[in-house]
Amino acid sequence: MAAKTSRVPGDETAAPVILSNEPGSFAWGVLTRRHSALIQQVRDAFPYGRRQHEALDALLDEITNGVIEPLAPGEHDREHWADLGQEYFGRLWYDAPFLWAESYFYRRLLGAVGYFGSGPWQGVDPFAPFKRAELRGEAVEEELRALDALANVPADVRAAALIHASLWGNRADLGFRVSAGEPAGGDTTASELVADDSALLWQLLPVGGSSTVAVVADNAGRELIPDLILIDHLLEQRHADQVVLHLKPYPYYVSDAMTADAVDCLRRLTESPGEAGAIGGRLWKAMAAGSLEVRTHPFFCAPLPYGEMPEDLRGEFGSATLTILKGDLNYRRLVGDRQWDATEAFAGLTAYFPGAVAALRTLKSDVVVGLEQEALDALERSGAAWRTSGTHALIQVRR
Ligand SMILES: O=P(O)(O)OC[C@@]1(O)O[C@H](CO)[C@@H](O)[C@@H]1O
Repeated sequence: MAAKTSRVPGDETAAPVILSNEPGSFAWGVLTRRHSALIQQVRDAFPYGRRQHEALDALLDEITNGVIEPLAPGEHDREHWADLGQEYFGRLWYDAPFLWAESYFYRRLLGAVGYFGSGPWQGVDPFAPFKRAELRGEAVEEELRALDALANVPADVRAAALIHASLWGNRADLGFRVSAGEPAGGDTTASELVADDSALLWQLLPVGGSSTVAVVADNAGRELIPDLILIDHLLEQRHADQVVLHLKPYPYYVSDAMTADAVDCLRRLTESPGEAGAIGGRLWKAMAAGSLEVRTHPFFCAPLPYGEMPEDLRGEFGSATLTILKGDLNYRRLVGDRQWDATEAFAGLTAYFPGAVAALRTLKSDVVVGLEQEALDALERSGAAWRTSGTHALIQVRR
């Protein structure tokens, strides 16, 4: 295992940044297949006008045959994106860092459908129909019903069940379902934890410890519902006095949660019978009382590692007892979207983070660190696509 030295992602000794230009690689598949499929899905989900169809055609053509174009003059964040990656304009999409290319793709998709414009499609979330369908689906219904069985179990058993629900909820990521042949979440059999620091997580949040917990959300719907249920448990069992839920300021990576999605999830809970309804009611009150707060920050949609977070967020996470980062993308940004050796120490790579941090993530991209050599060898021997198929997950904590 690599030495436990502190390494800020981005330093010159860091592993190479992941690009998407290796045919057959996971990143290449996202850019070649997932993004074009997504353009089609969004196009089919709305009665867009000619202008949007033409803009979507142009975007599809650009990502397939063209080079990366800057935002048009007059776009509110043209300068911002030029600062973030002027050097990639004019290059093939595949040759930009994977993290940057994906992020910029979502920004361009929103632009194409008029999300940021001043017209009638301003603020219309192109992913809302998919999120809505998921929230109303049978899977969520079943998961909410199953909560009744947890109502009277001992707190530690409930805690373990709820943290796993929040963790595996990350597998149900709508972006992940865009490409055919990828698991849809909840239906794989080889599910396994490749690292489990959950004992340390609970140690950091002793009952009655007046803790503040920051939860950086990932996907809406089937992921955010169990996240909210876990948050209720933290507050109800006094593992935390206050929880701040950080959400995306605009649509991102298909199903990422914004304030509107959190409201939809809370409403879904409050309208449910039994334990789910009780949890929803408590969370609704917690919002009014301030023990649960929601916040957004533009950094959550930036193509940057957390090592480059702005001062205000640094202060925010630094004052929390624990920051819980949900999901694959947050993990890539936490440790750096690089070709790390999987045995590189998690503690070393996250030493820059301003306070204790926990990653709860199913594995849906190549990046993984903090594994024991023996476990890694066994995974590699299995021949399965364990890094990218969402069949495996991890809970990693750095105090
Ligand atoms: O952050 P999330 O929702 O867990 O995952 C985001 C994700 O689906 O998007 C990328 C591909 O587009 C992958 O890195 C990752 O699997």
